[in-house]
Amino acid sequence: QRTSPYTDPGNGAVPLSNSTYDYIVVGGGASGIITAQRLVETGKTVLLLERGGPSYFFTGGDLFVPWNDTVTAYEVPGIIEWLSSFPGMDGYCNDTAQVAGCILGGGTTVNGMGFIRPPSFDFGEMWPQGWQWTDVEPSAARFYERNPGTTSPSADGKYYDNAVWDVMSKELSAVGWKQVDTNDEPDEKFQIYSYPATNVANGRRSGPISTYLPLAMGKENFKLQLHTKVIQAVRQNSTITGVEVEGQGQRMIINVNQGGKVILAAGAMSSPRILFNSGIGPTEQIDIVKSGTTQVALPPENSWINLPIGFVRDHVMIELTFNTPPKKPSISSTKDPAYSHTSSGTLGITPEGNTVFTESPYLRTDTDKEAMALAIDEFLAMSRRANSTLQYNGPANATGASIVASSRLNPGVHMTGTTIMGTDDGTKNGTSVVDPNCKVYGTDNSFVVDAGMHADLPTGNTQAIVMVAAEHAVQRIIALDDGKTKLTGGDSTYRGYSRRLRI
Ligand SMILES: Cc1cc2nc3c(=O)[nH]c(=O)nc-3n(C[C@H](O)[C@H](O)[C@H](O)COP(=O)(O)OP(=O)(O)OC[C@H]3O[C@@H](n4cnc5c(N)ncnc54)[C@H](O)[C@@H]3O)c2cc1C
Repeated sequence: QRTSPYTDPGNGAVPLSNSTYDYIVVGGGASGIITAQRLVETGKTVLLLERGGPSYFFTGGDLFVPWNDTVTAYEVPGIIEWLSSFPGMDGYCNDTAQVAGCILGGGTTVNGMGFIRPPSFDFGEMWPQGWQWTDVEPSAARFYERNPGTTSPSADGKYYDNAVWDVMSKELSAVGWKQVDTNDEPDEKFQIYSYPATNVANGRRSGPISTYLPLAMGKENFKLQLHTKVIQAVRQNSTITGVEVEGQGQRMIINVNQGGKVILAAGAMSSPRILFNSGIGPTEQIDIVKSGTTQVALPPENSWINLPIGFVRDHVMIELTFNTPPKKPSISSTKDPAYSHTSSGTLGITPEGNTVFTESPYLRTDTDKEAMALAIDEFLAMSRRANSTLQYNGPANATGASIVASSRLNPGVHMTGTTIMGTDDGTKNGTSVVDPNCKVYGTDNSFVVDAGMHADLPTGNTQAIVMVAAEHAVQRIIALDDGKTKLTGGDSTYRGYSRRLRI
């Protein structure tokens, strides 16, 4: 046993693991699995720590469907509508500001499987140099080669339960919208419709568990440790020496080798907690940890790193229901027309260690409200045409603006930006938490590779862009170590205007 540099006050010494690693990746979700697998390819030793348990059958998951004991509920695409209430379900986090997956695969194990390839312009001016589409495109190609997604998910190529498509494709086409395949033409975004692209392969939920993890499993330089929650990065000033973990009620410290790196991939709702617990973030949040009940032993106050962690964006959805008389059932169409480009909120931590929205990110600005209202107006106009088969299930005189004003705002569950990337160093009064190599400002060797580091909210759902970005990020991190590829980023030409102005 050895004591941590700042031993838990109440608990005495925290035992030290005998094993050390070149890379410790925290979180076996969308980004973490891809990051870990690519690092394994370098031959260095990699530990992937996941707080949740196994999920898909081949990983040891046993949440079986009633009719088959080699298939889990997570893997059956048709179960998605009631997955959250599936008996025995424990795949969701219980301590995050917004719903997230806390199980091997993270969000990709519990999400709606919508797979929207990012258009080239999603890597636009908000992203720094090194992250423009021309830079990212090869990484995207590598990812799609393994994990393409599909607009034709059934094994026999047929479409089933197609009522919504049958009605809506006619309606949309009648008002001039164009049918495309969003998987083939991701840049087509204006007045288009597509068979829904999903992350399904061979009739089952796909994702990095099946497209990346098997390539690392069994390799001598790779270890996956489940049921292990990382509490904090242990550090001496700016150098991270390892991580403190909790598993089966016990805490332990696992160190990185000399020159090793800790990569946080715990998701936009959880990586901030690990950083707050490591004495990194706004002082106000670290103070909450200090006086809280989680028994986290913070580093000495004079080595706290003040960073603007907690900016957060998400899409917002307003549900519009249309009937299709004389036939029922009605069509319930959830609309996410607003890019939510200008709305943002803030994320913090409670004394009990839960992440919370200290300011809601949803539809905060007049610009976003107007964008949402305009999009709803377009749908209302479509349904009010003489030949339309749609009937809006609400007041006859409803307008986009009146619906926006009176509707419940549903989260997109596409949270990004809590550890946002940029060139304006947050320790020097800038707004960014990680640099273009995903390194946390003020530290030598801690990184964030997950939805939190995204410099912008994408135009579509997040999982595809999150995995494309993870592919890109890990190459940049590898380049820092092998010295072969010179991938620099972040020069002064980046037009990184202050995000603070947009809150
Ligand atoms: C219910 C739901 C529905 C969604 N639907 C869609 C959809 O249809 N289409 C789409 O594109 N996107 C969807 N998303 C969003 C998408 O899944 C996420 O954007 C994506 O998974 C984020 O990836 P990530 O790598 O940032 O984090 P995650 O995938 O969340 O992975 C984080 C991982 O870290 C682990 N972890 C957290 N804290 C710790 C810790 N302290 N120690 C160790 N491990 C830790 C978690 O258990 C998890 O496995 C949905 C998300 C949810 C939750």
